[in-house]
Amino acid sequence: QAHPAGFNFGWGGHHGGTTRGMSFGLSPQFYQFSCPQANDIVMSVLEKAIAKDIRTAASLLRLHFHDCFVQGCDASILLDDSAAIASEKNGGPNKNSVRGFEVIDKIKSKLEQACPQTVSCADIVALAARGSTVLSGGPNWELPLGRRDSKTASLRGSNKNIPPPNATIEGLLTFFKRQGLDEVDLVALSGAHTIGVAKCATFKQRLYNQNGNNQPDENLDKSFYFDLKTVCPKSGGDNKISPLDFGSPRMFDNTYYKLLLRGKGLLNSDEVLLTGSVKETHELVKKYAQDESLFFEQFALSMIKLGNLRPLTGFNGEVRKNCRLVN
Ligand code: HEM
Ligand SMILES: [Ca+2]
Ligand SMILES: [Ca+2]
Repeated sequence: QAHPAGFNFGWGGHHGGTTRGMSFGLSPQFYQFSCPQANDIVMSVLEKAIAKDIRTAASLLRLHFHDCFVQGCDASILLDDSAAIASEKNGGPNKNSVRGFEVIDKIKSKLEQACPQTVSCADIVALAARGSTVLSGGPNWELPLGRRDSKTASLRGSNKNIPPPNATIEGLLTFFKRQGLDEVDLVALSGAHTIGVAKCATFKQRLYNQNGNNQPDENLDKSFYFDLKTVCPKSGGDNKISPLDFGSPRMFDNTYYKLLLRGKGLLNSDEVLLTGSVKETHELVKKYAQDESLFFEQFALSMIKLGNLRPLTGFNGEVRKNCRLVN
């Protein structure tokens, strides 16, 4: 289908505007007429998938982040390897780590039955991230829609643009600012670590050799440190997992920030929000630890910003029939 599915675009093509000059924005009503049941279908698949495996909620939330930080929110992360595509799934931050592709496939196939070639894979990923947040007890928000799917992927981008778990606060801010996100977005979006897990390999350095001196990170709470060593030995065990928020690993709440204040954040990238050299992020951690509704409000705002990163709209990109393949 040649035309974008939405209705409320200043559809200004007849007034001599170029595609580039036209105002194809995202809009929460994008599928209002073309597929009004889109979100209901997403939610019903999510409910079943999350009931079967609670971690699915966390994995889908992370999938949206890893999509949007590489070429924007265009479902580039969903493309499999092929002659023309070097899949982002093989990027360092994604390989054996990013999950949830089968759930996206399931949603896509139901949507193709209900509204053929209408709902993009990029919008499905965004809807799944919001739905996962809501079903975990987190905030809801009006989600702008109308993203289209890329015909390309960037393996290089997936290796270059996604911050590593041992990043310093300056490093994290550099990665976020490159995407147009700021300190407030960094601290609020890191709150996604209120659900889900991380592998031993991603926090091992903190336990055994934080500064190249064979010593643990001195900011780690001692009893938490001893607990982590039992899951994550100095040698081996790289794939063993530990919750990012052991206080309430399945619940989207502000416990993540409360644990940070007690030296019980799992990743270095979590810890440095409170103890790094940027004062502003310390204050934000304290605020969100104290006031869950303030965290929820800011998380929703920052998720909208994340979801608006360089979308393909209008006649750019396509609506894939199969999220793993270009049409
Ligand atoms: C600030 C920089 C960030 C870093 C360095 C980071 C790093 C990581 C790492 C290393 C893991 C564990 C992966 C594994 O062991 O396989 C993880 C998991 C996770 N991340 Fe982040 N992350 C960041 C920001 C975010 C953002 C912005 C979101 C979403 C808005 C997010 C959502 C998640 C979730 C939900 C999980 C758990 C996934 C699961 O259980 O499958 N992270 N993150
Ligand atoms: Ca992308
Ligand atoms: Ca939690």
